Amino acid sequence: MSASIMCSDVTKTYRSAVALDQVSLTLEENKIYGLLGRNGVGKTSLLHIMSGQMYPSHGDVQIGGKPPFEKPSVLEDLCFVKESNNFMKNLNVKQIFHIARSFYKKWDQNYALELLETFNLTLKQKVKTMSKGMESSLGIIIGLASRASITIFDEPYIGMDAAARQTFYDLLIEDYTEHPRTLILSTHLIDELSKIFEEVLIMDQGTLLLQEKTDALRNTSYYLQGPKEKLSPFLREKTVLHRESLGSEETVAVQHSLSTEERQQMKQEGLTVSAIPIQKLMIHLTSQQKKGEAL
Ligand SMILES: Nc1ncnc2c1ncn2[C@@H]1O[C@H](COP(=O)(O)OP(=O)(O)OP(=O)(O)O)[C@@H](O)[C@H]1O
Repeated sequence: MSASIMCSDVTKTYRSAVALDQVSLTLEENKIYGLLGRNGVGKTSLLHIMSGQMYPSHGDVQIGGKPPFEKPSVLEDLCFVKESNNFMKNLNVKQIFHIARSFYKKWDQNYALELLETFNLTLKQKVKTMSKGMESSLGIIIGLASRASITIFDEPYIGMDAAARQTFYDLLIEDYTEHPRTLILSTHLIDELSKIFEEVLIMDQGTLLLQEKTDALRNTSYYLQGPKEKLSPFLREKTVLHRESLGSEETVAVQHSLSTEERQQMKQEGLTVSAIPIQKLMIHLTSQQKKGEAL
């Protein structure tokens, strides 16, 4: 199966509520995508639809050029780790591994056992005796050891402490390097994960606001800081996402590439230029956007 995903004009309505409004996108295989957006903007709905687990109300979805719905050949090579309730509470880890082994065609049992040790879990442990963080770790183990060509993590780390989350990120990169696959992570912990994403998708109110390579995003969005009157000429023809004043000083978030000359001119004027962290950029982008200097 080619692990590319295509959504064309995907709309999802729940009764009268529009959760997704004509979303079109293409995800190439063997890349790491970050799906970002505020609460309730449609991320989980989109992930369910693009993985063939839920039909859209309108629009078309294809995995590897074919509709994914109710196709065992797609499902056995696709792993979806949800925020919670991934497992029946009465099962123990051994039973869950057994099911995973029979379900996922690329399941790696030795790797799963290795990960179990890393996350301090045992085969005998029942899901109902696990803390939230332990259950999340188990979800992550299944996601990684499935080695599925498309692996989706939808906020998979609830209850995990910072150290355990870091272990997850390190393992993800390490295993992806050895076994490339299409990874999609929906997350609110953007700054923790932004280094990992090759491409970022930002959603707002049921629509896809932006899909961009993370490096390109970093090269086209900046904070400019300095005295208001000195900043002002540099803001013409640039998209201003946000501005904050402190006395005569101003910090302005702009979305625009900067030429070397422009950077030098800014430096001469005593202005500072710094990168906008992706999390901040998402917040600015999903707030009201304004264009040009007249703000
Ligand atoms: N089963 C459902 N029935 C009715 N409305 C739903 C259902 N599932 C989702 N919605 C609504 O659809 C919209 C999108 O929800 P969705 O869960 O896809 O967003 P999300 O971006 O994943 O949110 P979060 O970040 O909070 O998890 C929300 O307004 C939500 O209330």
